[in-house]
Amino acid sequence: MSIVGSGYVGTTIAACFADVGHDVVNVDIDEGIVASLNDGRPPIHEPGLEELVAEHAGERLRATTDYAAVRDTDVTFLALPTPAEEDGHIDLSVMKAGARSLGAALGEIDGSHVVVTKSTVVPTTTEETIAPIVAEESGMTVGEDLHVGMNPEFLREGSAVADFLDPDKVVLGAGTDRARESLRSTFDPLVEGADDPPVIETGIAEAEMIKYANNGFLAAKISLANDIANICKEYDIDSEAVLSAIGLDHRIGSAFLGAGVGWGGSCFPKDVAAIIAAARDVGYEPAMLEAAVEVNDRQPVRLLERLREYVDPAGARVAVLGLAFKPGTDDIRNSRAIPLVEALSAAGSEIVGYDPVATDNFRARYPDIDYADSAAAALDGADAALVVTDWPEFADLDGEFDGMSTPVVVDGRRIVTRREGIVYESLV
Ligand SMILES: NC(=O)c1ccc[n+]([C@@H]2O[C@H](COP(=O)([O-])OP(=O)(O)OC[C@H]3O[C@@H](n4cnc5c(N)ncnc54)[C@H](O)[C@@H]3O)[C@@H](O)[C@H]2O)c1
Ligand SMILES: O=c1ccn([C@@H]2O[C@H](COP(=O)(O)OP(=O)(O)O[C@H]3O[C@H](CO)[C@@H](O)[C@H](O)[C@H]3O)[C@@H](O)[C@H]2O)c(=O)[nH]1
Repeated sequence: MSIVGSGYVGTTIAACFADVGHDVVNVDIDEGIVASLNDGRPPIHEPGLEELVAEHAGERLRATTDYAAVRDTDVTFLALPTPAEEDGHIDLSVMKAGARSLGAALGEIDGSHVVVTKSTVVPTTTEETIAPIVAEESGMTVGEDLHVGMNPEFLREGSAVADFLDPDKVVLGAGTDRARESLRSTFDPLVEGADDPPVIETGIAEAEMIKYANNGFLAAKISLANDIANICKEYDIDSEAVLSAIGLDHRIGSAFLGAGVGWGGSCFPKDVAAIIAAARDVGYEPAMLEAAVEVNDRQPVRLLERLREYVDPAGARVAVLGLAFKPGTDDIRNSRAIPLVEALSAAGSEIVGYDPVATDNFRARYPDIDYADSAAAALDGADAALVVTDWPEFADLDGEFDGMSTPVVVDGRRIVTRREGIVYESLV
């Protein structure tokens, strides 16, 4: 099989498919990524990935910048980025470029080929945008020698390998029997090896929509937890006690009820925005998803309001603890630290950021703020601390607060342990 795109998803699934016995070729335009994979080193950090790539590179797993490699395979997965445009709409430019290159390469084969969208794309994209481009460039005919499928991916950054090898479900969207058979045989060894996950065989647009429904629901679940937690805060009720109690109802479930400064990352913000924009295009105003975004946007604002109750940010030295969008990753895309740092800068604060692993990425985007190489160093001399990411090490902070100029701690993730000697305020 071939996999076009070797980022978080492409590399992870390539290594895992190789591990369950498939011959895999990764096609990426980035020569550095290709060289790294062929050297047996993954281009991204994910637990377990290094071992898999080291084991299979040069044997069942290889990488190339040359799309011609797809001709020796019978199925190609497209794992290319699908970012959001300024107005929220999905940006399909990379997908289209990949589809053109794939089609041009396929033009020279005699038999048939199956093209599967792995990327997150709004409903109808695979059949109405991707397939026609591949068909036009290759001269193939959809449903005859060109077969199309959609296989959404649910892995999380930080646990990508484990999530892919042991999924809650596998969704196989197919346009023809040939595409369905190909998807089945691709996933057979994985499904057999894992804990027998349910396999949902469905249409292509349904598969595309399942991905947005999944992410939209999870993002909205967090926002609803935040809405409830905000009410609790106004009543001085312990929101954790409330949310953990409702999570025990099996119809609600305890996952993704973590209230705080909100959701970020490379997926939730862009995917919720894209499905809202797509829904509006077809004449539907998705009020719940819009509210989920509104609540999410408000959480950092509320965190700063809490801060202002104790400290005037103008001229204050504020430590921002946690720059990654979630613990366990150096990814800062749509991190909640971004709106906070921008608002603090606008208010005239002197900002010092700390993160166990994401500092370099944050510095590349915000070179003008200070950075510390430990939480203790960030807190030293600070007038206030904002806790933005729930890194486990922040739960252990204690004597480090003694170095603060004024010990005001505003906790956006309810992770810091309250102690004598600090003014502790939680967001929720
Ligand atoms: N990151 C996640 O946790 C995650 C999880 C599930 C689904 N998704 C979805 O999967 C898709 C891919 O996301 P990602 O995070 O792996 O992206 P990424 O940005 O990490 O990787 C994309 C790769 O594509 C390569 N590329 C760009 N243009 C190319 C071209 N024309 N031909 C070949 N290669 C090209 C880039 O060099 C890069 O290596 C997106 O639609 C995303 O929404 C991501
Ligand atoms: O109870 C919670 C859980 C998460 N978050 C925040 O939500 C965001 C997303 O977290 P998570 O879902 O763990 O990370 P991602 O790696 O972005 O994974 C999501 O996005 C991927 C890309 O689409 C999907 O494949 C995954 O299933 C989906 O969980 C982060 O900012 C978290 O801090 C909370 O605020 N409260």
